[in-house]
Amino acid sequence: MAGFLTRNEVAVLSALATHALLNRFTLDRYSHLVLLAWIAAFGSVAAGEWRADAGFRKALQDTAKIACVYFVTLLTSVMVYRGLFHRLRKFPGPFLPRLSKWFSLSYVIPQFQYHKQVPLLHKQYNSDIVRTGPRELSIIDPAAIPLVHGAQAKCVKGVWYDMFKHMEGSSIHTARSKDLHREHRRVWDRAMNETSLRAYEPRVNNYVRLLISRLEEHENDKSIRMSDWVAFLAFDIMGDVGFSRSFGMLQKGKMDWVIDLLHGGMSAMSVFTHIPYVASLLTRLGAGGDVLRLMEWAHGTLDERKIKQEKQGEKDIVGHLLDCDNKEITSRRALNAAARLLVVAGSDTTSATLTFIFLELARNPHTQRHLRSILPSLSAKPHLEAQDLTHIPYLDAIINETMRLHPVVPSGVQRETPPEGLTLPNGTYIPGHTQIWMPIYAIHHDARNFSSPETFAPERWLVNGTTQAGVISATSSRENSPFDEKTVIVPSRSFSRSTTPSSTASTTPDNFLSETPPTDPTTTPSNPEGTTTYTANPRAFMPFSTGTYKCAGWRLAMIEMRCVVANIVRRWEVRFAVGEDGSDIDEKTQDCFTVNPGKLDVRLVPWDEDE
Ligand code: HEM
Repeated sequence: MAGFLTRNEVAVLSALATHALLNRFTLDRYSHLVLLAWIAAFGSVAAGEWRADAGFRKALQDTAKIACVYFVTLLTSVMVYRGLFHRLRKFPGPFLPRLSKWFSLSYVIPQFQYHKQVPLLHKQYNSDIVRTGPRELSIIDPAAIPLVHGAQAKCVKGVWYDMFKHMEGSSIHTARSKDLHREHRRVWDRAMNETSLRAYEPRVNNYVRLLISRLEEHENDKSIRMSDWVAFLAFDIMGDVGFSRSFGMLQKGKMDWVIDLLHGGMSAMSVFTHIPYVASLLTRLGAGGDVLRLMEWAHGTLDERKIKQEKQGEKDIVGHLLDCDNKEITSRRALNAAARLLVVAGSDTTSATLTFIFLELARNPHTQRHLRSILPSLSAKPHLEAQDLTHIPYLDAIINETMRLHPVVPSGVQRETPPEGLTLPNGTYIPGHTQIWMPIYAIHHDARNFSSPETFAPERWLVNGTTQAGVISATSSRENSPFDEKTVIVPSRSFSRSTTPSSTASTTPDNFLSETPPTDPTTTPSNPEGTTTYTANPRAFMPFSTGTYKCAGWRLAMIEMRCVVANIVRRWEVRFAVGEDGSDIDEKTQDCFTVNPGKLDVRLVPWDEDE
């Protein structure tokens, strides 16, 4: 009996020691080692029992009892600590997720729309900071953005980025060390600077031309799956600009198998985002065959690319990476990760945003008509090229407003506070090693940042009351927006409309944290004529993220999107196909880190010459 108790005591003490260890070190990347340690420990206990006369069955029973004591103690200790004594205990939030991120899955499954749940949590707890996991906070106060994301911020990328590191090494996207990221970024900045972009532009122009001619062939179709066509375009461009290899999808009118493979695993990301150590463990145990097939594909593509002679003066993105002399960046694994990043980060994001743009245009015919009226006529220039479209504020306003309503990384990106913690401008102290998400969708849909946040109102991005005077643009080279603190946005009167919103796209309530109208100096109240003006706080706008880790490809994305939207809207009015009203996208867009927007079917109706 005394021996049995002793074993129990040892089990209890070991459990407490394990908890202390798990608390002290971030072991997400090493979940397989924790599992192995358990197997080895309990295997040894069973072997010891067996050798000490018990017989096989008894040895198993005794080991199971000890394991029970160990795991019950460990779980109890973890739960009590997380629930009552954790360094984040003072922050409000739902009870169960503070015990384990597994409980967050109830907000994810079955709809995979976590981004729409987060604003509701902030509203429910009436707080800009909500604890959404044991060591995780969601923060929607834009004043915190510079401290969490800004160029001088001390936060680093969070544990989320380690999920697949054992398989692929570090790309610019998954490099958590600031030094390594800086090295990656130097190369990417070269690959995406003005000179490089000018070299890519003819390729973009050619693919947009091809898209238009393929759509002309379908002009009389009653239904065109626009979400597919813009995906074909985005992937073809990225194949060419990335590694001088088109996927040929616009020609074939069909998704390449690689893209199908890529999309196949997307829903899983909605889940693993919350429990990254499980993804790490499962892929080490041999799951994730799709990732391995993708890696094989990337190896093949890169080998082809290396053999191919670069055409003079026409460098692609991988060419820039190959030219770099840092072995960590040019290693086979790192290049492989970069090749897959190019396809995911460069294509899926752009194609999803284009899908959302055409959704909003179909909902807002007056926006299309106005855009068409300010673009050069078809007879003046049959095809508008990238350089024709750099100064059309209303076009950028449409793109911005779409990215505001439908950010393609809707739950934001994870950052970890420095060991000494972080004090927010409002004085709130966030302890060290806290995982922070600043949810982009929630911030973009907060009435304190954007008046009538559910309304599609491109005019909120226009300054000085005219569409031509300039636009608040995501394309600024400034860290977060082109505006300084004192900029006052004066939306155009000519675009003011009746107070009934024309598009209410989401289930998120307007003004979800506060019923009081915004008082920020960047906002303007309703005007006396009974029409509403729409306002924006540009500091809260971050569809491309911001700061050190801001999207490296945002300029390229803007070039692509401007070209596609302008050339389509000049030719056709985009209308919903019969049976389509956009609700499929509202209801089924999945938050899989990047979004999976589902399908959009439209009709392309040539404009009446007189219109
Ligand atoms: C509408 C289109 C796009 C949107 C909304 C978008 C958005 C984003 C966001 C939010 C991030 C931050 C991710 C994170 O920190 O985890 C990011 C990073 C990145 N994006 Fe984009 N992106 C777009 C297009 C592109 C394109 C065309 C490329 C070209 C290859 C690209 C390449 C990258 C890269 C390399 C990073 C990692 C940057 C770093 O960590 O320093 N993106 N993007």
